[in-house]
Amino acid sequence: MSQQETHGFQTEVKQLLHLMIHSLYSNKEIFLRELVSNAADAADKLRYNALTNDALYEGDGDLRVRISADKEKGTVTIADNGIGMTRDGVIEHLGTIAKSGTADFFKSLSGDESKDSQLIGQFGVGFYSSFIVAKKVEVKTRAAGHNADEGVHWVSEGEGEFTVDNINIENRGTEIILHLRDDEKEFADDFRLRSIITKYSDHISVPVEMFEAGTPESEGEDGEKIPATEGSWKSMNKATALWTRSKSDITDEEYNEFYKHISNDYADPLLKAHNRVEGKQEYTSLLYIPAKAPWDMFNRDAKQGLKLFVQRVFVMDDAEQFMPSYLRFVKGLIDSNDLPLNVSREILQDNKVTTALRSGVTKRVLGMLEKLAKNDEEKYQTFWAEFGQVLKEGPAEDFANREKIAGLLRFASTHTDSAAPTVSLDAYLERMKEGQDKIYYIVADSYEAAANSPHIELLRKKGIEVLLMSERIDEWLVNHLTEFKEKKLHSVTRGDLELGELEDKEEKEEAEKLASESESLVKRIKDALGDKVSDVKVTTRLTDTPACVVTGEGDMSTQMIKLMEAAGQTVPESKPLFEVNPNHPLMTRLDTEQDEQLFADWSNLMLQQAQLSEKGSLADPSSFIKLMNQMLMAK
Ligand SMILES: Nc1ncnc2c1ncn2[C@@H]1O[C@H](COP(=O)(O)OP(=O)(O)OP(=O)(O)O)[C@@H](O)[C@H]1O
Repeated sequence: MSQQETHGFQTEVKQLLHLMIHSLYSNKEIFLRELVSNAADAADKLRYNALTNDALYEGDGDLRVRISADKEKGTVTIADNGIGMTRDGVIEHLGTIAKSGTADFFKSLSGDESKDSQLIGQFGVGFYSSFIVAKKVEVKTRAAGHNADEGVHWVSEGEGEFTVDNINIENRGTEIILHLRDDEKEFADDFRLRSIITKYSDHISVPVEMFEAGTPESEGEDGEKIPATEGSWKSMNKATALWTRSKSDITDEEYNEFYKHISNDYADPLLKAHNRVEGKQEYTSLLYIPAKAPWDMFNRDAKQGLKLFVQRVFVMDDAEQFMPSYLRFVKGLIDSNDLPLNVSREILQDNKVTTALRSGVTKRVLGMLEKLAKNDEEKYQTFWAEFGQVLKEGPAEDFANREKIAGLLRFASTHTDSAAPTVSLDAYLERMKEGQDKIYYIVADSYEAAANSPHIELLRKKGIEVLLMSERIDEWLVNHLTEFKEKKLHSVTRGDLELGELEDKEEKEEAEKLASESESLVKRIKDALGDKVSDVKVTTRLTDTPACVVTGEGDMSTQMIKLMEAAGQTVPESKPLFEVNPNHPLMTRLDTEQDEQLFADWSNLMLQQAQLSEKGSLADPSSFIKLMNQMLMAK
């Protein structure tokens, strides 16, 4: 009895199909890569499941993918004898997109086809890429270990819905039949298919086969009979796991194709590292750094981690235990000889081998980045632009490698006076002035706010470099990265500037003199401001600005307060330290103000100005404006 049902595609699938057909036309042949990739994955999954249940092989353990075409009918068929799918599996997998954040991804598309096609490439279109060339797609599949009458027939024309029906299928596995669009019939050409498959399948670890026709009996040159040969399936690829081959035998193209197979990316990777490790732990790792950040790098539920193999058998995707979160952009695989084949995610969690492997591959990635930074600064900059923000999570997450990670960071700085983050901490150390024992930095809302901050006036004048930080993650970073190569990182908006030996004797004496001369002014301001400030001091850092606020040594920095407020947390109230610059004409004028009410108004105005400049906003902007207007109108 027919059990035909019609289902609608998930909204995102409809969007994907529409976009894909319109934007991937210049890269049509990728459908073969996707389908062969899925077929190879299905073989991997079967092999893994059969470890504990040999019966799944149903007497046929020679896993392979077969590709054939029928020119007359205009069809291409990709058939595997892998794990197959049940009816529920088919409905679940071939009608929805399981990636989290998919809806947001579609919202972020611009409508500009060329831009969107790049994004779609990163997103990975998978099975749905069939519709780039096919006007109708049929899937016939039967899951391993199920009866022949549990086969499923899925059909769709890619326009909003698909049908599923039950059919009889003798052999387990999946067959995908593409009915090519009239203008895509070239893909049913044997020669064309062969050339694409050779290109896309060399790295695949199961044989990808095409049928080679037999030859009829013929006569040789000397009249002898050459017997007829039968046609047979011939493997088009080497069909050995790429990472088990020796590096010198693997071409860049093969490495790149393999990357695309495991990453969903259509572009070549930026870097790769392939290593076999022997000794206490035996494993092979093949790691790649993509050229572009994935669309879901900041999506907390996004899948991350490496593909895990144990003794060449695929065990799981997205084994996140092998890569720290700040390196979540790394793609690749690890093949261990020491883990048990039946390893589960739970076992991986808490396992000595995992810890050793994780530490090994982490070092490998950091080493690879160090090498790139040293040898090719320009390429390193492209890496930094894509992944710098994520790497900045490193010092907080990975204490042991903190210094190594710190060496990889890049910042904007007063030395280059450009927003481009090109300055490393090592370069900063090299440029340090004699007697300087701190790395000065400022964190602000934007590069401009940092570069123009009054807090760095004096340092600028003295030619002391200040790192200008303005990414959201920066405050978090400097909270965990307090020193580099024994030099402390010091915020210029916090406590004392602590110039140490950078201040010469004369300057010190002058500062002390100024402070003592200004004692009465400072006291008057303090009285006028009352409990709005924690203290008032003569500044150690201003030259062109009348006043600024700084954060007390033990207090939370302005940027941290902002981060916490943005996250909806209540922040303990802390009062600013108000620093005044008695040399500034406004302060000189204030000093001579006899009217105490006016003096208090001026002091309040200065304080609010300083707070505005530090925080970019005020708790009560209207009363600030009112006060300012009142002062402007005063004669
Ligand atoms: N040949 C096949 N055999 C068995 N299952 C398959 C096959 N092709 C697809 N599937 C199932 O359909 C799912 C969806 O495939 P699709 O190619 O769309 O995405 P994916 O492979 O999961 O993800 P991605 O393409 O992003 O790696 C697969 O995860 C798998 O469960």
